[in-house]
Amino acid sequence: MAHAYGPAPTSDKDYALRPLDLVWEDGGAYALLGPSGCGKTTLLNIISGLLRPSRGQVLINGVDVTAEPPQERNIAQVFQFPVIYDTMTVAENLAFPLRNRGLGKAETHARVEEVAGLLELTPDLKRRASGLSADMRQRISLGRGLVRKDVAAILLDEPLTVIDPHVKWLLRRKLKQVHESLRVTLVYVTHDQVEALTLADQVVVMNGGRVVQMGTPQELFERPADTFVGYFIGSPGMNLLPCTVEEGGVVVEGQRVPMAPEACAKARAEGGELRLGIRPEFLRRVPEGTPFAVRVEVTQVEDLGRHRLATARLGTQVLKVRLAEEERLAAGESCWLEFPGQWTTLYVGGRAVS
Ligand SMILES: Nc1ncnc2c1ncn2[C@@H]1O[C@H](COP(=O)(O)OP(=O)(O)OP(=O)(O)O)[C@@H](O)[C@H]1O
Repeated sequence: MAHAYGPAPTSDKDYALRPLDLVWEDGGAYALLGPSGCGKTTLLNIISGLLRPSRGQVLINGVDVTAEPPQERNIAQVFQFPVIYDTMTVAENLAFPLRNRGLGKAETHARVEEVAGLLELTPDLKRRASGLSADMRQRISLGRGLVRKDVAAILLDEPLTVIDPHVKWLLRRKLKQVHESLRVTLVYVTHDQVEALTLADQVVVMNGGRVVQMGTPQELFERPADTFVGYFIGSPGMNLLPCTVEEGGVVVEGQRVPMAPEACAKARAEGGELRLGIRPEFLRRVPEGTPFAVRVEVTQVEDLGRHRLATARLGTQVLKVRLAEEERLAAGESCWLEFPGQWTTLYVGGRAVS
């Protein structure tokens, strides 16, 4: 499937969404994560049916729904700005999708009570919706998606943007609990990595209309398949050092770092810009003289509460290194670092080869 907004796309850049082929498992919690303009909303709107892809198909439970409008797709949507009926009570708002489908009174009542309980809306069920806080309105909006037993997925487009920062994390936790207890499929659009990594079991990282990697938060952290994932995820992101490949390893600023021979061979065969990637968390400080250790000059040490972050210079390049709280190291000193093979990745043209 792919999508171009213009009528006659000729090159890659004409596509808001480059060709992709993804499988979304029933009951999963997915986040679409990426910077502004990368195509997240376009992809979400294609899943919901608000937008028809210019190429390819959308299947839900094996049925081709490409031509079906949103109301025929058994999906619920939660937008950045909650759509709530102010003249109705909270309970009436929650019951609305069920009334629409002609569900009986007793069953409607039971579902509304259940969902209100999950979202901590029970004490407010009889209140009119006008004048409620943004986070309550968003909980109602989410509740309207959850009351229906037949929804195949709930699609959420940056639902926490208008929520106060101090209640954001509460709502995020609530959403996670709801997902764990109901196991309804969630597809959640965000540009915030913390939101994506805490909510989703699978994160779809997008950049420039492309899905660069889909994986668990752990996979994205430990095995970024692309340099974009390396620096976009993590705080700070991965160190990505220009390097060359020589017999038996990689060379950064004249210093040799061991690398699997297959990765080196692949890098040579593919050709392209080479980078050595390692996260600040995985660089290990070792005693002078340790084989393959690299000497760096520390230029800054920041105290970040539970740990410290050193900025160090390796020749002309700059590295970030996470230090344990008790590790003594100050600006102006030098130290020796090891690149553990397990956490060191070679990238060619932005893609991992090791
Ligand atoms: N209706 C449209 N017509 C033409 N181009 C569009 C339209 N909607 C989006 N685009 C373009 O498609 C690309 C992807 O946009 P999209 O809204 O999907 O990105 P996004 O990742 O959701 O960004 P944001 O977080 O800013 O909403 C952008 O380059 C955007 O300018």
